Amino acid sequence: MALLPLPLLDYQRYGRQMILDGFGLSGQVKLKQSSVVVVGAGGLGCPALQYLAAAGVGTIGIIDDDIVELSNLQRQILHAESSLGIPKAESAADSAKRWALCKHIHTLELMRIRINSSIRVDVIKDRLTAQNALDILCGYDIILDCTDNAPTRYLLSDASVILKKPLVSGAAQKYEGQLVIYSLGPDGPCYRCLFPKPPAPEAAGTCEETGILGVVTGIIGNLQALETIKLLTGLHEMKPSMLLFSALGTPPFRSIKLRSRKADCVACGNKDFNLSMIMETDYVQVCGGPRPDWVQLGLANGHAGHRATVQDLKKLLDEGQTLNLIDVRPSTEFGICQLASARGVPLHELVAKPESYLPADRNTPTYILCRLGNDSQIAADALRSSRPNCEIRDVIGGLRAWSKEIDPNFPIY
Ligand SMILES: Nc1ncnc2c1ncn2[C@@H]1O[C@H](COP(=O)(O)OP(=O)(O)OP(=O)(O)O)[C@@H](O)[C@H]1O
Ligand SMILES: [Zn+2]
Repeated sequence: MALLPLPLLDYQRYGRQMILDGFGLSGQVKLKQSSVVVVGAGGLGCPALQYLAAAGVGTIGIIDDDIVELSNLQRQILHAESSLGIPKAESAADSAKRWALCKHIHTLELMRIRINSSIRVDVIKDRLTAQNALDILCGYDIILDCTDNAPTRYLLSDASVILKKPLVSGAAQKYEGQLVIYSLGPDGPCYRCLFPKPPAPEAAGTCEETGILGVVTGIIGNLQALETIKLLTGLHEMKPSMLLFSALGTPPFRSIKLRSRKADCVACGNKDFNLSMIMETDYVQVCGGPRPDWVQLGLANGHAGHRATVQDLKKLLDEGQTLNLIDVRPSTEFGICQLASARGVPLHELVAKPESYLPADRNTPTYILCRLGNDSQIAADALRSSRPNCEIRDVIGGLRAWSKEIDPNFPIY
């Protein structure tokens, strides 16, 4: 028998996909010879990595500079309780090479089995920046954007234009997700063609702020793996489109055809767009600077004297002082946990009619709480404009600080 193009056991391992029309032995060989890089080993990266590894993509790079936290485990399924505190790139790589929890048939003992020890996984525990992006990404055939912030999205798009590599980009928030392949073929648009202007920093919420259903990232991350496998094996139609997913929509999926790249796009429409330009661009500045630090903002606006610490609030509550204590979190969050004496008034309701939430007695102080101490400053500002010269204070650090510094039994979420 002539030399086989794949190791003997790979025929058994990948047989179920190799018998598919259009995939075949050549598809498997292509996967084995391919390399992809997954930027972000979080909610999207984990499911994408798991299927890429299982399908036999020969080389997988994993880039992430963060560590695993308890709040990640709800959706970042390659990380385990045992990986809390360790770098995500390391934890994901470990799982990609040995990720299945299997029942041992004789002893019913749970054991971890290394199911794809044959692939190569590069662990990159650095943050991807304009300085290192091209060097790191150039060694891979396809880039997966599994990150969660606008600066990195622009950076990855620019890098994919320069390197002429497809960028399989996923995004997910709340109950919704989006999937696009940028720089697809010679005419496919880049991220800047679709979104020439970055969002205002305050408009771009993180999962921590807006919430995310874990399975939504699972759906989009799996689709990223699927599109990547189609590209690598030649199964892709190569027509650019945007897939929109809404878990609560009927139907849940919609696909929009995308135009070719824009002739006047600053990145893909400019043949001089090159390495030196990307190095000069500060992506954080392009996206409007770092997200505002509301604590500093409050001080800058001269409200330093109008703020309270959680210790101040605790003292007043212990003394039994009459207090107008308002919690401005959304009602769903207020329903999760709340201080006994606080009344819940969502921020948008308070800002719409601040005068309705001020106490009848002008001498009763008003204290405003929220989750992290940001929204409470907006609320306090609105109340102060409605009734100046009254005691109106926002609580610095919000309920997160209350839990940390006053009552460890108050839930953090
Ligand atoms: N420029 C970057 N370089 C490397 N990793 C990045 C970069 N930008 C984002 N990431 C990573 O992408 C991942 C995004 O995943 P996801 O949004 O699910 O995670 P998260 O940041 O842990 O979420 P949360 O907002 O709940 O804390 C994160 O692990 C983050 O560290
Ligand atoms: Zn473009």
